[in-house]
Amino acid sequence: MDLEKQNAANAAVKMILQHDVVGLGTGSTAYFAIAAIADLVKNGLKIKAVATSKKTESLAVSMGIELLNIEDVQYIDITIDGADEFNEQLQLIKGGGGALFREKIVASLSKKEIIIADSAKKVDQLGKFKVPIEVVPLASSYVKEQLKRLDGISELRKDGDSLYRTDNGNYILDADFGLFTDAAVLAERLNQIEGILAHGLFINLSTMVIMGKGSEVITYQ
Ligand SMILES: O=C(CO)[C@H](O)[C@H](O)COP(=O)(O)O
Repeated sequence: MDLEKQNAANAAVKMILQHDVVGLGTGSTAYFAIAAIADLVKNGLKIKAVATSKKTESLAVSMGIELLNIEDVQYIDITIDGADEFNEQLQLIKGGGGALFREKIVASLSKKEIIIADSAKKVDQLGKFKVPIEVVPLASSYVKEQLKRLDGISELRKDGDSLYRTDNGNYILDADFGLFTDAAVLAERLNQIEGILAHGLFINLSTMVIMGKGSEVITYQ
């Protein structure tokens, strides 16, 4: 799987142009892209980057990639990020690494949102991977109840013996809706629930998925 991730990452970084503002994703697949971008920077590529998490921020700095504050950025030319599941309509589940809110803002700012993935991430129907939902802590019981009304069984994500906290200090509810046929409808319903900062359904945000499969690379757009 690492070879598939690496191949997808290598194909994606070829799309970066000189002086681009580049969004850097979070996770083990995005890691390969960040490392490849750092190599290009060492060899003369001039870019500025925006990170999708504190973890990616530290990684980028340690690799010598210049970062911009997300609040100072009006647009991003290209973002390369991973996903937990994707389908051929380029709908995604993201947030396995807990960075979904910033990933969504970065994706929304991006002219090109390139998702890189190994072949295990491709599904016909989304929903085997539980949908991560970032909730403001005081709203977590309320949101859990609202999710039940949508046939979603959710659990607060743990970090050892404690509750997991996002970079924004919030909780994550991982919600099992079973396989769903209409991700856009579910995303719209989640958008209506007070207390949810962001959910991991990315609809109409990705412009291309590059998937490694064996030694091949397959592109969906
Ligand atoms: O959404 C994410 C982090 O919040 C990641 O992109 C997603 O979890 C995929 O991670 P990996 O590449 O490690 O499988």
